[in-house]
Amino acid sequence: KVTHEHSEALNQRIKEHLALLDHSDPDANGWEQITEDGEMKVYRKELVQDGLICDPLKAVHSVGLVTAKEMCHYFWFPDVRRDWEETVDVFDVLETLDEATTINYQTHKQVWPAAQRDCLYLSSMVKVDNPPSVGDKIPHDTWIVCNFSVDHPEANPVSGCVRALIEVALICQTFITLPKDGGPITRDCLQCDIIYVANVNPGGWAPASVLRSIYKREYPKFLNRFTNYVQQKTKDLKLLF
Ligand SMILES: Cc1cccc(-c2n[nH]cc2-c2ccc(F)c(-c3ccc(S(=O)(=O)CCO)cc3)c2)n1
Repeated sequence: KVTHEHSEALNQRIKEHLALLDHSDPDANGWEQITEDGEMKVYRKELVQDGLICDPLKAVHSVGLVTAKEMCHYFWFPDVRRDWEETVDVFDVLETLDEATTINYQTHKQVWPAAQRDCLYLSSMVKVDNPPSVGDKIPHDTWIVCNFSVDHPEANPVSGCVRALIEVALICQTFITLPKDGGPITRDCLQCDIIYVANVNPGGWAPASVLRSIYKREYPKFLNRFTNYVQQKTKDLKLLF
């Protein structure tokens, strides 16, 4: 398998993120639940680094009708980013490192009174071969998308933007309930469990109250919008494992 200059960093981050799969009680180790919407629960930790609000965010969700590979594909696939991302203005793929790894540059809509933010990050979709199995549920497959900040010589930053630093992971697992009548597996047999984590360092001053209210409002909205998007996009397609 051809590696690239960020392969080591990527594998290290995947290992760290997979530790989340131990389904340790999210209410434990300092996570505070900030919202709940049906199956979706959103948690945060209060973390200030160098005077900046860097609250880690974790969301757990479970959606029907889609597989883990479909969920991760539409989260990673650059061509459909604008279909579901509503806080992104400029979005460019600077480099394609392999068939599932790109380096992207994007700017986010400004949120007054903070300066506009941009991100320069590696985005990679990886199948997890031997995930830590938890409890009695055996996943059919496990996929992860990792987005983390990197440098790139060709980034042509939009002037006035403050560079945000991100460490994001979307981990998805497909659970299949075989049909009673021994028939083929259809979308009704699928349940996709999702863990989404986002560590966003805003990179510069932003009022704590504004940031915390954005996170509380924007993450649940984004996760609902994104999961609905994937269910709609795949409903008439063959199941992708
Ligand atoms: C969906 C959402 C949640 C929380 C904040 C906002 C937001 N509103 N206005 C500016 C931002 C903003 C600022 C900096 C960022 F790094 C990201 C950011 C958020 C998510 C991701 S991702 O990797 O999950 C999805 C790829 O865009 C990357 C960057 C978003 N949008």
